[in-house]
Amino acid sequence: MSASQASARWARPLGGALLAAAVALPAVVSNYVVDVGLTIVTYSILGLGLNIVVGYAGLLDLGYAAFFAIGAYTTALLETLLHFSFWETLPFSLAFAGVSGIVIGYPTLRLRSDYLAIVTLGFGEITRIVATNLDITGGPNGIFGIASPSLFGFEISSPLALYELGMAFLVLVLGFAIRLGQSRLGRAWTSIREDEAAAEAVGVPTLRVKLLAYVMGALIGGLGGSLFAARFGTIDPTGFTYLQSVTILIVVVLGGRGSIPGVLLGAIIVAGLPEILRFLNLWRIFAFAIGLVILMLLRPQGLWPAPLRRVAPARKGADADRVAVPDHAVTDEVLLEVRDMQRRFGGVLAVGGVSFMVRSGEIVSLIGPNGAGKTTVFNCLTGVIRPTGGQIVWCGERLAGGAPHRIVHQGMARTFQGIRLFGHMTAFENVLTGMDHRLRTPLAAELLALPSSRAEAADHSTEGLRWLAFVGLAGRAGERAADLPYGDQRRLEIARALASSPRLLLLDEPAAGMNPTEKRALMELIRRIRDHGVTVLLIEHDMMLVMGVSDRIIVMDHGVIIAEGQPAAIQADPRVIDAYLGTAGKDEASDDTAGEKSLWDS
Ligand SMILES: Nc1ncnc2c1ncn2[C@@H]1O[C@H](COP(=O)(O)OP(=O)(O)OP(=O)(O)O)[C@@H](O)[C@H]1O
Repeated sequence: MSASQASARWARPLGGALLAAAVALPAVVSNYVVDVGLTIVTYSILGLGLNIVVGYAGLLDLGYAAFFAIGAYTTALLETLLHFSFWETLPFSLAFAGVSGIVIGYPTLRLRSDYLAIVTLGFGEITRIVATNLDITGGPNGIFGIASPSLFGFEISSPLALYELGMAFLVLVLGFAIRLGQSRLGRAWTSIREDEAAAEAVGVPTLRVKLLAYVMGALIGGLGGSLFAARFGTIDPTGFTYLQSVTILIVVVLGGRGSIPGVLLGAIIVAGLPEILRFLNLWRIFAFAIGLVILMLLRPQGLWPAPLRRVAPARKGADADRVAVPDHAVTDEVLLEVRDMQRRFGGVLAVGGVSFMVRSGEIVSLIGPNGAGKTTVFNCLTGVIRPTGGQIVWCGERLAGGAPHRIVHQGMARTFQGIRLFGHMTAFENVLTGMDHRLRTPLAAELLALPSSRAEAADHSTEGLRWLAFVGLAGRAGERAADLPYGDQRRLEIARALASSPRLLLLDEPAAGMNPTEKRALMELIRRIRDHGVTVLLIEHDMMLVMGVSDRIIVMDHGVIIAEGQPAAIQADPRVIDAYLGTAGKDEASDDTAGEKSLWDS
């Protein structure tokens, strides 16, 4: 059993026991310890919020304290100026923090890691500077006289009462964060963290999903801010500096990104260790910093790393036969029509006016020497890049382009030339990620574990296992994708693409790196995929496979189509032999027949 599996097994009982002990803590300790406990609780809440952004979705946010500030100032202003009660301010804190998350996140989440880190750092600093300079926020002096919350006439102002309020908030946030992590959204976040382009290619709307991570994190940050304002009764901008954002980030990274028990442990250390080190007086913070460095050197993955996402078993008693893998009726319609497609990269004309059709139920191969432009055609078809000219007609309608996930939702899925699996997710979860956009129950129903959502999830699981069985991987559902042998990884990538229920599957060099036995199995799989109603467009260099499975072959060279026809005709076409063997200019009589033979046998 791996360390991460062991940690997953122990997380629940240990977490429950620790939580119960934490709730009971004030009964046995002094007010001072309770006060430190409340600081730990606040950092736990903030750490859980930032963990959604940094841990789950893998986005580096250096300005998280801004949401903490927005929550705190909203509560403080509404209480002191408009005499709202603490509870009445909470929806506003959440709303303002959430809206700020959308406003900042929407333009910035298109940026990649280091740029995003700089922009979020700027946002954090701007928020603090605005709070320092506005009159309404009290400038550098901040806001005083924030009333304590009260509940059923009882004032929550003693350390004990505030601590229990904080614990109640923490339990809520914990439940929310755990459910989010286990949901389809959690799976989508993990897929983005692993490989954003691959996530798009299996139907994950990456921008929206990243924005949701940012907004969920912002909501929790806002809640933490309100609690902070209620606790101290006074706030000022020094509580929301860049250092605060970094401290919350340390909670997450030290504990283990994406790990809920890790975040709680991180909060205990970050907020508790400086108190334990008080006897060192002036050297306390120095010793704390050294301690952090040592801990990170010893456990770079965090003190309690996130466990591997586990396979959810199908619902007990679910009728596996009732849930079939979806198939499509084969008609004689033209599924895909490419008209004069062009794509230029600077001075390179990678695709220079390509036109072809693919009919429903066909297996069509796109072949050609290296650099002919085949993958560029795939990338244009699947929305990874935009063609610089021409039209793509899909199921009779012009494909207007758009993000790759939209094209997947319209029924065109792909695999990649270099395998792009979500390596740290199980084989089963890789397949589920390809299916998630087909779920009909709303996310809220899944978070609340409503029966409708649970029934759909059970069918979803069964279908996922069936897709794995379809490619011969049913027995490896629970294995980490990165640990699978090479041939199995290729087949898993095909299963993940099939799981999105495409009408057309684009396979980019699926036989690359396979041994002859695996290639024969792949040929059989491609035929079964077609028999299942899925049309196949294949890029492949292995001519034995191409000639064995294709109904039709399109040959490209230097960005244009040089031949098109059935395998036998292509094998005899001198233009194709010339493109591959470079026999142009030679006397026909001296054609290298041995070279031709090895070309088609390879
Ligand atoms: N992003 C890019 N930027 C610049 N040039 C590119 C880019 N992508 C492809 N090209 C160029 O376009 C041409 C076609 O490349 P493409 O990858 O489509 O060929 P291919 O037929 O798929 O080759 P292979 O069989 O080796 O994969 C090549 O000259 C390549 O260098």
